[in-house]
Order: sequence, then structure tokens, then C-alpha cells
Amino acid sequence: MRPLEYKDGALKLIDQTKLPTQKIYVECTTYMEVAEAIKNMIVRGAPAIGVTAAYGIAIGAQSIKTQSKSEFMQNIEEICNILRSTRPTAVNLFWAVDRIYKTALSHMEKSLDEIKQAILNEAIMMDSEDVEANKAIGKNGLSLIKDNFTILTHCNAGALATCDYGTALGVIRAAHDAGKNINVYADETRPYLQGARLTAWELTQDGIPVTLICDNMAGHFMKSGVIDCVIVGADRIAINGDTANKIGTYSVAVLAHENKIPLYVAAPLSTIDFLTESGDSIPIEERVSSEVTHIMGVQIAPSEIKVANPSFDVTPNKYISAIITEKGIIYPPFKDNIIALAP
Ligand SMILES: CSC[C@@H](O)[C@@H](O)C(=O)COP(=O)(O)O
Repeated sequence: MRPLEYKDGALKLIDQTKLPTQKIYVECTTYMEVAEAIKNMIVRGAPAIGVTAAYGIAIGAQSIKTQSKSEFMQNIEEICNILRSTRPTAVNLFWAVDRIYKTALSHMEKSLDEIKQAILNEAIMMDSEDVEANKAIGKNGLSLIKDNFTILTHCNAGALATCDYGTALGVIRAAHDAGKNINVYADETRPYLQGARLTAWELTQDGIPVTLICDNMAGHFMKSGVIDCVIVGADRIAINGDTANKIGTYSVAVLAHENKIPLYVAAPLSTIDFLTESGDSIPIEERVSSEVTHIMGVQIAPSEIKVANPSFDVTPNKYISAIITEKGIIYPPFKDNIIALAP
């Protein structure tokens, strides 16, 4: 299940704001439309945002008319900055934009048409690398999932949040495909309900047993012995292992620790921010208040109410049992083991 597909100058995205009641596609033929799609969460999830931005630059590059290479690069820089400004927390976005920008720079001796093609080729490569990485994450995580496990997950770190297969849901998919009898508990994930709308839908589509719960039920099911482990995705992992992920992940992690349940973060290396020492310096996106005051367009709070809506929180490394990557499982001490993987 791919949330994005590039073909002939257009990027087709599943509109994730409409799932699960409607499966419709949005087609972006300009980089501004791509930027809007990221900002408005038509496409979301750290790896998917990164690759979408890469295609956005490729689409933008095609429309640049100048024959001057320095003007071309100025335009590329502007496009990169617009895409960078769409969402602040997922580091995959910045990683992808930087990688595309460097690709353009490294082809400067070629013709403009060739540079444009090199940018598109790089975006296509990042797309397929992400799918490969997720499959490797799934395979690497298999040893942590025993038969008859019930796994709690938060938000959507599935195929929809990546180019296919998923990270946290990649491990779950791999365990299911390997014939393990597993059950998933999906937190609904207020305010934007990625768990209820996307994870529940995605797993149901694949025939993986899933039970939807409200966020405030997670502790109850952990304490009652129902949950064997927690697997979540990540938007940015600092060098010391502190992990930013969807708001509510921190609460889940503290509850898991209290109940002696392992919590695993599943993420590709593109989610590790090798320039950030700890979670304290990870920027946290504040989103619109209507995500809290409304559910699917229906008002549930007084009109004038003051609202706070941080979209992510940071889970300190002490609550994380391991980080599952495409290069293998990283165990504590995270700092040494993460630095060893630096590109
Ligand atoms: C593989 S996706 C990991 C994270 O990006 C995911 O858990 C998450 O927090 C997504 O947030 P979103 O605001 O929906 O983009």
C-alpha cells in the first residue's frame, strides 16, 4: 500500500485526511502543491514526508526555465526552503531536502536537463531505498516478537507513513508474514486520530488482528497483562537515543516502563539526527487548535476555549529498550551505538 506514486511529472498522494471513510487521491503537479500537501497532512509520517519533499523538488526543478546554472540553483534553494518550512519535527524532511540539494550541486558540470534528471533519479532512489529499509527493519525486529504477542502501537508508523510497508507496522507485518500469531492494540491517537483512522484501517486491510483503544486505556491494558511489548515509530532520534514521536508516546513509554513492558522504536537511519545531542533540542511542532476543538469537523469544545496542541513529545532514552533500524537493533548505551552508525 503506497501512499505516494510519481509518474510523468505528477505526484499522486492518498489523501490521508479522508481515510478511512474515503480513499481518494490528490495529484500534485507543482512544488507548491506538494508543500501544501505536506503542511495539510494529506501526506504525513516522517519517511513519507521526506520522500514527498524530494519529489516536490524534482517537480519544481522541471518547471525552472532559466538557462543560467547559478539562477537555477537559486531557484532550487528557494524551493528547498519552502519545503523545509512545511513541518519542523520530522528530520527525514530536512535529510531528504539536503540530499537532493547536494545531488544538484554534485552534477553542476552537466547540462541543466541532466541536472533535472539527476534530481528526479535521486528522489526515485530514495523512494525505493525507504521501502527496502522498512523491509529490513521488519526482518531485524522479528527476533523481538514472540508467538502470541499482543503489541501496542501509537499513531501510524505504517505503510501510509512511509513509501510502503512501514516501520513499527513493518515489524508487525514481518511477524505476521512469518506466521507468528500476533494481536495489535492501536491507540486512537488524539488529536488527529492517526491510530483510529490510519493504523486501524491499514492493519484491517492486511488482515492483521487489531483492537482499537482510546489513548487513556493503554495503562489499563498494560497493567492487566494484555500487552507484551510496545512498538512505535519516530520523527527524530537524537544521538543519545531520546526520541520525538507523536504526542502521547512519552505517556505510553512511562506506562510501559512502570509495567516492565519493553518499548521499541522502529525507524530508518534517516530518522536519526546526528547533529542533535539530546531530545531537549528537538523542535516540537504546534498545530492548529481546531485539531483539539473539533473531531472530523464536529465542534466538541466551547468556541473561545484556549488550546495547546503540541504535535510531538520526546521520550527520554531511559524508557526505550531498543531502536530497530535497517542496519540492525541498537541497544543501550545508545550514544556510543548510534554514533557508530553515523554516515
Ligand atoms: C514511520 S512514521 C513515524 C512517525 O512519523 C509517526 O509515528 C508520527 O508521529 C507521525 O506524525 P504525523 O503528525 O502524522 O506526521
